[in-house]
Amino acid sequence: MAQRDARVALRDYRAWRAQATREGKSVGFVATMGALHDGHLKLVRASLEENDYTVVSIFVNPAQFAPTEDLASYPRTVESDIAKLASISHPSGRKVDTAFVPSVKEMYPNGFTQVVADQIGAFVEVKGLSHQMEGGSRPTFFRGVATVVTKLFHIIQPDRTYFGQKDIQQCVVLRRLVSDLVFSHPPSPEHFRVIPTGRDPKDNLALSSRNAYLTPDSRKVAPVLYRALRAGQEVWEQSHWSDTDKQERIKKTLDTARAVVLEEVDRCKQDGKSVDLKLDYISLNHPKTLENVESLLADKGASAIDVSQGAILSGAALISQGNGGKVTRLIDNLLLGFKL
Ligand SMILES: Nc1ncnc2c1ncn2[C@@H]1O[C@H](COP(=O)(O)OP(=O)(O)OP(=O)(O)O)[C@@H](O)[C@H]1O
Ligand SMILES: CC(C)(CO)[C@@H](O)C(=O)[O-]
Ligand code: BAL
Repeated sequence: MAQRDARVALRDYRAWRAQATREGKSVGFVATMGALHDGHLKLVRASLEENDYTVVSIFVNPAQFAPTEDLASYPRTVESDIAKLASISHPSGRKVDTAFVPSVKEMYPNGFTQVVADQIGAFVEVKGLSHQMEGGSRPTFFRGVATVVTKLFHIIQPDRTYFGQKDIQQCVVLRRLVSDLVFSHPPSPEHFRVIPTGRDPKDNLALSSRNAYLTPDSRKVAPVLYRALRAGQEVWEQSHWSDTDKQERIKKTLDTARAVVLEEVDRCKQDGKSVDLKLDYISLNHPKTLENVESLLADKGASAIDVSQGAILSGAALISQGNGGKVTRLIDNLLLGFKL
């Protein structure tokens, strides 16, 4: 990787970035929490394709973890991450130039607590897009993400930035962030790239750093979330639906997807392997406003719903094995009738 030490300090990074600007070179940026897998590497390759320079950050951001979540045990594999980054090259010969691996002190110079009520200082919130879907179960998550990504964008000053569709709500929140806040050097919304979800080719499980928590038995169960979303998608895409069937189309799509997971929940209970699967949610949301289509239907009726712009079908499930076994949060989504 690069001619310089992969892990640059903040001050050195700023000097390097100023030089890139003077040379008129573009900088692509991939933000990660490390434990890199092929999904991350898709983002890195997309950046290498489009930019003169590529920067990857590795930072397990405490602000996006609730005190009850897995901050302490989140996989940290910096040495092998850096080796993976060094092994990738674009046909043009471009390679990752910089791995930015800051400390918590560098990112939160005035200290930090995970308890939101006790926090003092500057935090960034993206209202209206952060409380549903993942935000329903992780109410302070997007505040933590928006805060750290604001800091990272200020530091890295990317021309383009690459995020994964797997975390689709994160993409919608951050696109809105760069559109609403007038940074001196933002990646503009047009330069905010969303890369399709990388999956395990054998069963379509979305790649995720937290898949490292899965046991062999729970790994076999995990692809159920994708299968459920696909079953819902098939219903949504049936050719017979007309505009007057909106209510039934929404209900049947959600019921079908939920039933696939719930059947697997029952199967797990019966098969004696002590894999515990729980459905957190399966949700249909507007692609831009993220309004919950089912709630809108209940509150305002079918006439309030416009499916012409498509919908996001997303879900989350929790899976563990054995008493006290580590819980893995699985998330996934499919785009119904629109492209990002
Ligand atoms: N399977 C994937 N395909 C494409 N991009 C992905 C995939 N998984 C993660 N990413 C993207 O990589 C970036 C960094 O994600 P992160 O480091 O949190 O990895 P992760 O695998 O999502 O981890 P976690 O298990 O914490 O959810 C994000 O933009 C995320 O959407
Ligand atoms: C964007 C991000 C790196 C912020 O910590 C994280 O939420 C992630 O990896 O998706
Ligand atoms: N990719 C999302 C990071 C998180 O779950 O904290």
